[in-house]
Formats: sequence, structure tokens, C-alpha cells
Amino acid sequence: MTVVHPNLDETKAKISARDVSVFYGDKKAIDGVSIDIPTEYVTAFIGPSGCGKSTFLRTLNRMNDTIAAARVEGEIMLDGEDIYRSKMDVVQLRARVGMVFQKPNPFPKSIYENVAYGPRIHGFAESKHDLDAIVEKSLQRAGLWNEVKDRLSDSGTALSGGQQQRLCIARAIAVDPEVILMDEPCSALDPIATAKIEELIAELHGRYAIVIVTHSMQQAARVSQRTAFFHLGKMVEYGRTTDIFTNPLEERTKDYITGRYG
Ligand SMILES: Nc1ncnc2c1ncn2[C@@H]1O[C@H](COP(=O)(O)OP(=O)(O)OP(=O)(O)O)[C@@H](O)[C@H]1O
Repeated sequence: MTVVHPNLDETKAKISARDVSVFYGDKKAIDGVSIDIPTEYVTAFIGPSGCGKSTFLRTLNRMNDTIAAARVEGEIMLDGEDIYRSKMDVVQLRARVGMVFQKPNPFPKSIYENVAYGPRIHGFAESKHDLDAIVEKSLQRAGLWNEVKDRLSDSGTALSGGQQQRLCIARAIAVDPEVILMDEPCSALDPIATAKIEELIAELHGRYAIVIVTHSMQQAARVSQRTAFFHLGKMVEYGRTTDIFTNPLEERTKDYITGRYG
């Protein structure tokens, strides 16, 4: 059972997970997790290594489908629609629920093409002019436009790590997502690039539902308004980020945030 802080305001769930368990073969990596994720707030998943944060994050856009041994039980609704129903178009789902990974993974193509690819295959642009506008808007929103506007035909892989990560965020934004999942998006970045991604999260906050997995409690405290603490495959505690860090209700949460393990 998850301890949910009683002082949470009413929000509409963009994603609603109910009693979700995930197995890798016979091993249960996530055990009966339920959570509502609103658009209004950035939600952080924290917890010690191996507790299942990434596994659970990946259930939210069926990224676990790509792992042969993984099996998901329970229900995950996106705007009230079951994302695991057989008729779900998974390509469409992953445009609606975008993902940014630990290691920046731009395509080995130009900066322009990295951003234009998604809108093009999803038929978002009727003309080159439309596509140019989407690319510019996405790069602006990702805080990268000024740095790359004069070299859009350069390879995305030639950018710095931090710029590559912002390019990956621009690529996710370009297909007009409703949710952005971030799996330790700063773990490969230096402090300056990390600060830029954190600023970007603050700017995107409210426009998209954002979920971030982070190892850094300082980062969770800086960027999120809601925090879920995971331990051994269970979601132990969920509440306002300030309360999780200043007034944890569960002993295991307290131990983790005071650095007793992790
Ligand atoms: N592809 C996989 N196949 C088998 N087991 C896996 C796989 N991915 C993760 N696991 C196991 O599932 C459990 C949860 O792992 P997961 O990566 O979700 O945890 P995490 O909290 O994100 O960890 P970290 O903070 O170290 O990234 C771990 O025991 C891990 O070994």
C-alpha cells in the first residue's frame, strides 16, 4: 500500500495507473503500483538503485513492449483510454507520451531532420513551410533555437551532450505530446548542461505532464512539485515534493532522504 499524503489538491489525471505490476520472466520488478499523474505538476520518481523507477516509467508508454521478458499487469489509462488494449496504436501512443532517455540519443542525421522526422511521419505538416515552422517552434521551446539556427543542417550528433539532450526534447515536443517521460535525463551531463535542462523543465511545466526519474534528491526538489518514493518494486509514499522531503510519513522514505541507504 502506498501512503498518499492527505493534503493534495484535486487534479485531473492525465495518466492513471491502477495496480500495475511488472515481471521480467518470473521476477516481479513492480508490485501493485497505483498513481494519478496530472498535467499541472512535474512528478518525480525517486528511490534507491534497482527499485523499479525506470521499469514503471516505461510502462507509461509501453516501452516495456520492447523487452521480450517483460510482462505488465494492471491498468494504465491515458485520458481514460486503456493504453494496453490490443487496438492501441503504439507509435501514436509514443508520440502522445514522449520519452527522453538517460543518454542523449539523437538520430545520426541533421539537427533539422532530428526534429522534422516525427511530424513528417505523423503527417503534421502539409508543406515545407509548415515543417520549418514546427522545427523552429520545437527548438525554441527546447531552448536550443538560438544555438543552432544557423547550422540546422549539421549533424545532431556533433552537438554537445547537453545540446543533444535538448535536441531530444525538441524531437519529443515536435509531435505535440501530452506527456513527457524523462529517465534520468541529466545523468550524462555536466552541471551547467544539467541546470539548462532543469530550467527547461520549469518552462515546460504545466504545458505537458512531465514525469522525471532522478537519482538526485536535490534535482527532484528543484524541478518537481509531486514526488513518488519507490522501494523494492513498491511505491511507498506519494505527496507534494516539499512534504516528501520535509515531512515524510514512512520510515523507509525518511531513511532514504536522510541518506541512510541508496
Ligand atoms: N531488461 C531487464 N531484464 C531483466 N530484469 C530487469 C530488466 N530491467 C530491469 N530489470 C530488473 O528490474 C529491477 C528494477 O530495475 P529498474 O532499472 O527499473 O530500477 P531503477 O530503480 O530504475 O534502477 P536505477 O536507479 O539503478 O536505474 C532490477 O532488479 C533490475 O535488475
